[in-house]
Amino acid sequence: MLELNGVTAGYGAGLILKGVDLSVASGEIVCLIGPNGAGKSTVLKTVSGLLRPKGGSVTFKGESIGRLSPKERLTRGIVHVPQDRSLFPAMSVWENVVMGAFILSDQNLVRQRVEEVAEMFPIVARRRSASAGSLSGGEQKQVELARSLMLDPALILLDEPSIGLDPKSRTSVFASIAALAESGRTVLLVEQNARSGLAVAHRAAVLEAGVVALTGTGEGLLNDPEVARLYLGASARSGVQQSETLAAAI
Ligand SMILES: Nc1ncnc2c1ncn2[C@@H]1O[C@H](COP(=O)(O)OP(=O)(O)OP(=O)(O)O)[C@@H](O)[C@H]1O
Repeated sequence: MLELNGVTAGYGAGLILKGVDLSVASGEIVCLIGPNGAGKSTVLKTVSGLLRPKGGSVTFKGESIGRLSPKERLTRGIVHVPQDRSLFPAMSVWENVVMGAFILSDQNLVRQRVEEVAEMFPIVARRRSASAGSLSGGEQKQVELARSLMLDPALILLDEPSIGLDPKSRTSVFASIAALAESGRTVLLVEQNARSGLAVAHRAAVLEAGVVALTGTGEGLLNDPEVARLYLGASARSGVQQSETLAAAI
């Protein structure tokens, strides 16, 4: 579905991405991990169009999209959920979710979508009239995820969805990410909480200094001693211990 080949990008004269190769197949959750400043968020920006690549190619469903605007990419089914809180705090939960369909003119379709989204994210109906700013961080993240579905996207780019959340909210967010994939979406996830990110991912990649240094299955990287040492804060486990790690991480 998504293919990055030799992508270079940066914010000024220098390059942050120095030739990123990455592929994401339809229906997959792919998690990008790596040290601070490696360029993980920058990869997402080159896919959603917030940043134009300087070189290489970004291909989505066979079409080269590297020069398209963010809106053009949105209409093709790519939605970006940024790291920072992005709800309009004074607006209601329901209004925030409806805002996710701002490019749709068919109001019947918008109503139908918001009802569907509220079924998947019950908080949208339960707290529909509450101002978004009055929700906890975890609840706001659920509403952001709900809003991201309003255009029925094929590919959801999630930038550190668990950042700043307590363990219970983190668990809910990762369960929602798994549910997104089960509902047929494709997810490219950036996650500092590498253990949980890898546990929920079908495949994963380690980004170091602007290049993909390692790829594998989520489970494979969770069990990789070097990844464990650098990113999981513990040694790799095996056998029964590994299964326990996966269960605990989710
Ligand atoms: N808008 C910007 N203008 C200039 N430099 C930027 C901008 N955004 C990011 N950078 C720089 O690009 C580099 C990579 O940033 P990026 O956010 O992609 O890394 P990251 O791997 O997602 O890091 P983290 O895990 O800390 O979020 C950093 O050195 C950062 O300071």
